[in-house]
Amino acid sequence: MLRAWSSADVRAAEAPLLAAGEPLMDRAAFALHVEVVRLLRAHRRERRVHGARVVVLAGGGANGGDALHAGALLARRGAAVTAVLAGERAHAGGLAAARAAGVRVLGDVAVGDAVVGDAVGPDDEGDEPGPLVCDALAGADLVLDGLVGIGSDGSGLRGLARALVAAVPTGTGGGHRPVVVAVDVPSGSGVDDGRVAGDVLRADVTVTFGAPKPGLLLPPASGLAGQVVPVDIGLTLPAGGVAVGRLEGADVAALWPVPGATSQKYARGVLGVVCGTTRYPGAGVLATSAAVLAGVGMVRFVDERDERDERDERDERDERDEREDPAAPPRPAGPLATAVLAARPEVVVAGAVGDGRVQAWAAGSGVDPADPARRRDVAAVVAAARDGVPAVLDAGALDLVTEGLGAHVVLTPHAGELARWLADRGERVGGVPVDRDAVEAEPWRWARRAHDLSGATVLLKGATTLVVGAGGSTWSQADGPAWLATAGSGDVLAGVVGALLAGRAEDVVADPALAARLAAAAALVHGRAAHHATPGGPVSALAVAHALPAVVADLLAQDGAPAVRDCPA
Ligand SMILES: NC(=O)C1=CN([C@@H]2O[C@H](COP(=O)(O)OP(=O)(O)OC[C@H]3O[C@@H](n4cnc5c(N)ncnc54)[C@H](O)[C@@H]3O)[C@@H](O)[C@H]2O)[C@@H](O)CC1
Ligand SMILES: Nc1ncnc2c1ncn2[C@@H]1O[C@H](COP(=O)(O)OP(=O)(O)O)[C@@H](O)[C@H]1O
Ligand SMILES: [K+]
Repeated sequence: MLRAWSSADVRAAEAPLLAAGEPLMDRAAFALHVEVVRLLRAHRRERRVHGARVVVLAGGGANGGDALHAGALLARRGAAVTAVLAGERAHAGGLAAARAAGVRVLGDVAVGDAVVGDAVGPDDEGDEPGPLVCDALAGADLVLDGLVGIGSDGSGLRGLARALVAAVPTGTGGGHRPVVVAVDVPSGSGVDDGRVAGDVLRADVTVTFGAPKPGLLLPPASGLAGQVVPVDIGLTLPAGGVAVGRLEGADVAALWPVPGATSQKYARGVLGVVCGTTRYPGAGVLATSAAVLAGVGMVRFVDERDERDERDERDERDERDEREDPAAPPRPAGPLATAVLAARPEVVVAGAVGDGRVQAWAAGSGVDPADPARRRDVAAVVAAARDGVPAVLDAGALDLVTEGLGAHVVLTPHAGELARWLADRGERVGGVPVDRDAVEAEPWRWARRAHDLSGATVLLKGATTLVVGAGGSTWSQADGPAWLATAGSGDVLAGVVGALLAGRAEDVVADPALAARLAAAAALVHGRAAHHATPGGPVSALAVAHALPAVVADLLAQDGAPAVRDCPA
């Protein structure tokens, strides 16, 4: 599991060690230079550090200090290192080490009484990098972004730092682009909230010290961090202080409900499904297929009834009442259930919500809010969820969700659906109703707001899927390829979440915070199933569902889990 702690927690953990004189910056810089060495060897044709051209962008704080010390170590290994000082001051120790190691220093920074280096910008040009800086960047094999770390307030880079970021070649049009390594965090990104205000240098790798910071896991900033390499510098972080987590394979294996020798299908969990309509049966097929293939004990699929069906049922019930005959004849499957059965013959069809017991519900995928009969079924599921039955509510169920649900209920909106839901409840930003752009700019903020308003666990879908559950516990999963953005893949995710809620229903009722971990686990498996179905290429939603058994089997095998174990529920 990857865990991110807030910058305040990291600073608090650093403080006693710094006071005791522990060489934290030396540890950070050494690990940073080791990662740079690895990258230079991997990316340079010459496969070595000697002769590599490295540019260190150094701000005036300790983040710049880390970068300068790492630059010094690289220079001592034969790299041609240029440091560009972007702050009004420079980290004295880092600068001294860099100069002693032969790093070329460019900057107008006063250190003590002295002005060091060359002018960054041409005279009177303010914050423009000068030709020496631009030449160094144009020829760089690798750029170290040490402009600002956890000292940033996330409101965007200022001054020369901003201009330097804009001057790094981006490789557009097939041109040269250096490898970019962010020091601790991509400079200027929202360290604690994942916001991105203004230009931030996109990193290939972020080497982060003590612990990952939340912004490395939270979109949109997480999309600029590249691969996150945490470095242990000896901090002891507070056990309960995790701000954001990311599940890995072993965590998911430990959460997955696995049948034991004495398990039977009912005890393993029955999932009731109210997804799809006669007009749009696909969502019914996909959600049901996913639940079955994710390993649920049984699916009870609620068929769609129109008003004529309901009239016939009423008449038939009245006739039975007159005859005092309690046994209802089995009703033939309608067109929707027929389509679902054709894909998944193992499904049991129910005539209505409440016909037969279930441990959890999945409802709303592929249900049109304008369809009155199907909406009644969805409303019945929402009522059951309100009464304490674990449920995943998707798409056409979301607008029936009001406040006062518990975290045992998982909502699965995408950004547009979440924006609509929030706007309908009067949520505004900058004086206007929350829209999709606002949610995409601050997804964590709005997912938390939806959790606060509804009480439910909120799984916000996207390239990175965020899950906010009981107590605001947050999970960030980025496991799927962009190919997963395909019609129907959300229906598959709803089926997987439903399967997990059904399989661990008793545990979820006892501890609703578990629902967020299960939802995050579902997102991981869903993403991996897309990779597995077509490595590197297009994937259909049904193919994602069909890949689920193999992905789950792989996870359980890697966990070293026994082939059979008792179901935790
Ligand atoms: N204290 C230590 O010994 C350690 C610190 N560490 C490093 O220290 C960093 C934190 O250092 P600091 O607290 O000095 O803060 P930073 O270095 O992150 O930021 C402060 C500097 O950035 C400038 N700055 C702030 N906002 C800016 C903006 N919007 N645009 C342009 N410049 C801006 C400030 O003027 C100041 O010069 C961590 O991120 C980490 O890299 C690590 O080396 C671990 C040990
Ligand atoms: N760029 C992306 N990269 C990876 N996964 C994505 C990306 N965009 C969307 N997804 C995932 O694809 C799924 C799309 O779901 P959704 O928007 O509900 O589609 P539909 O309604 O067609 O089923 C979600 O699981 C989401 O997290
Ligand atoms: K940085």
